[in-house]
Amino acid sequence: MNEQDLLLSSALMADIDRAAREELGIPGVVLMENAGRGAWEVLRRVLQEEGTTPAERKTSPEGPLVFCAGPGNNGGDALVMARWAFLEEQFPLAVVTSRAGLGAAAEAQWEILRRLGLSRLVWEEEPGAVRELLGGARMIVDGLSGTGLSGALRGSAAGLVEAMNASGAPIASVDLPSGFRDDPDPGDPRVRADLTIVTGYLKRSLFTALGRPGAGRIVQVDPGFPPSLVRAAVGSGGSSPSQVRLRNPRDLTPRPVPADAHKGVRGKVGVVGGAPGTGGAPLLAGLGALYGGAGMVRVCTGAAPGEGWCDPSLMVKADTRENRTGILDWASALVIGPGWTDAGRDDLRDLLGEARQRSLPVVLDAQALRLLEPALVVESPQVSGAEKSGGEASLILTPHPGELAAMLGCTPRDLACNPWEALRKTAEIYAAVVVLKGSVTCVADPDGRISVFDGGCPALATAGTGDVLAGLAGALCAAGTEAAEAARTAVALHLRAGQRLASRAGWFTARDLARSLGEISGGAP
Ligand SMILES: NC(=O)C1=CN([C@@H]2O[C@H](COP(=O)(O)OP(=O)(O)OC[C@H]3O[C@@H](n4cnc5c(N)ncnc54)[C@H](O)[C@@H]3O)[C@@H](O)[C@H]2O)[C@@H](O)CC1
Ligand SMILES: [K+]
Repeated sequence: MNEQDLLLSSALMADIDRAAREELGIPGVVLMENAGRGAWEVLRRVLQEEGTTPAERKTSPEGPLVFCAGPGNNGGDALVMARWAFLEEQFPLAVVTSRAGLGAAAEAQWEILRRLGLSRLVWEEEPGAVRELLGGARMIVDGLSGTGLSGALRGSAAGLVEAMNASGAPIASVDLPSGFRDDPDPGDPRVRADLTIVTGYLKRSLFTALGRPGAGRIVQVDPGFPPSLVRAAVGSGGSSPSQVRLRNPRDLTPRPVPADAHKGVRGKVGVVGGAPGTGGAPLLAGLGALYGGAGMVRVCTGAAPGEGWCDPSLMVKADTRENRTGILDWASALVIGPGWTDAGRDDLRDLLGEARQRSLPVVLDAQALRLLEPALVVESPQVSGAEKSGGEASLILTPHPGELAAMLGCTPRDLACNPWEALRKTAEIYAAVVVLKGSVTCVADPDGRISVFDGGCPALATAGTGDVLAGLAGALCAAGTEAAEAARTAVALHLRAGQRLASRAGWFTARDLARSLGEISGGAP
């Protein structure tokens, strides 16, 4: 499937589904058959070839596959899966529906199963029997709702979701874990899946901080949507502005460094940050820059001499006016903010203004983000110049959800539910590349495109790893990589370094991470 890395809203996916049927004349039953059969093949592989269930849930190897079908086409997909499972004659299976009955398309699928000799349980009529069935399932297939859900799941479907989650059996959701929607509320009833078999394009709600933990492993199948439809829909904006794409961290690598490079060619990174008690942060940013490939790193720190000292390769100076000017004149990229707890808005205004007068790419992190306001960027001469010439932004912001929420006057919870518009807006307001850090990390360009990096690595959730990321982004900018590409590459390398180190060493510290980064960035085998 082409364009399979695009992340769409459910609303846009539903538009494409409609256009495939109504404009191109592809019968819905054909799409449903393709989707259901493809999804069954994925599930069979999971059940048999890999010999594992998707998660460490209690599974009953001899138990049935229990297909829970809602009234819409999502239920229809699940019933097509049930038919293909039935035809293989080696899986005991059961079907659960609700009293409200099935819509026409799902009903047609159920009718085939009925004639094949299957019976079904109705949730509202026999809740005890359904709970027992779910508890003894080898796998539950969740087809209660997909892109057609409007509002939070209501009524008896919410109760069935609760029973599925409580069963302890592994759950494979069709298209979306039921209950997922574009604008969710954290309290919504929703299935917690171990495997999500997406029919067609990936949905954005799977890759939010709220959604991702409940989606499990994500696999895509292609029901046969022509890619021209999705291109037209995304190109026209449709009901979901801005392009959001899933990126594979392995596709992003730093620029090769020529064999005869000297340390000046590899880039000079200046870091300004630190205060008494938070002296480690700017040094970790410095290490991130060094292990990310920078030739030289200078740190201007407000911390006490020697505080947080971690590597003699770093050139560390006190944060005085003279040293700030020195670093501005020397560096090829600047990182401002790690541990900068004593700084005020004037400090940031002056530094940012001077850096941008010198056309230095700037990474703002941590305390610098707390001090940032749009006027500081808009006043800055380089931004207006870049805007006039249509040039690239050379400002990178690296907030975590708390920092971005404070910048926007919303809550981290809002961002966890639906970060897309907030990210796009922030990138536009600040004419900056915005990196929203988390178990899923998103990088927004000022032009509205968003790159998403999946692959949560809990070991990365430790003090100082964000400082290392900021330093790394600075190093890539200092080596001449354009800001958006530098930010995306930094996120990719950082994630890969964390995953590699976690697989070898388990938990680690930010300093260990910087070293692992050196292996990944420097191309060690
Ligand atoms: N053309 C097709 O037949 C295709 C359908 N597909 C599947 O179809 C799904 C979309 O199907 P639909 O648009 O029929 O809708 P869904 O099956 O996603 O779910 C909506 C159904 O749930 C009910 N519902 C809506 N809001 C509710 C609420 N708040 N509480 C309780 N019940 C609610 C409605 O009765 C509706 O029928 C996709 O997610 C995908 O699984 C895809 O597989 C591709 C092809
Ligand atoms: K579902």
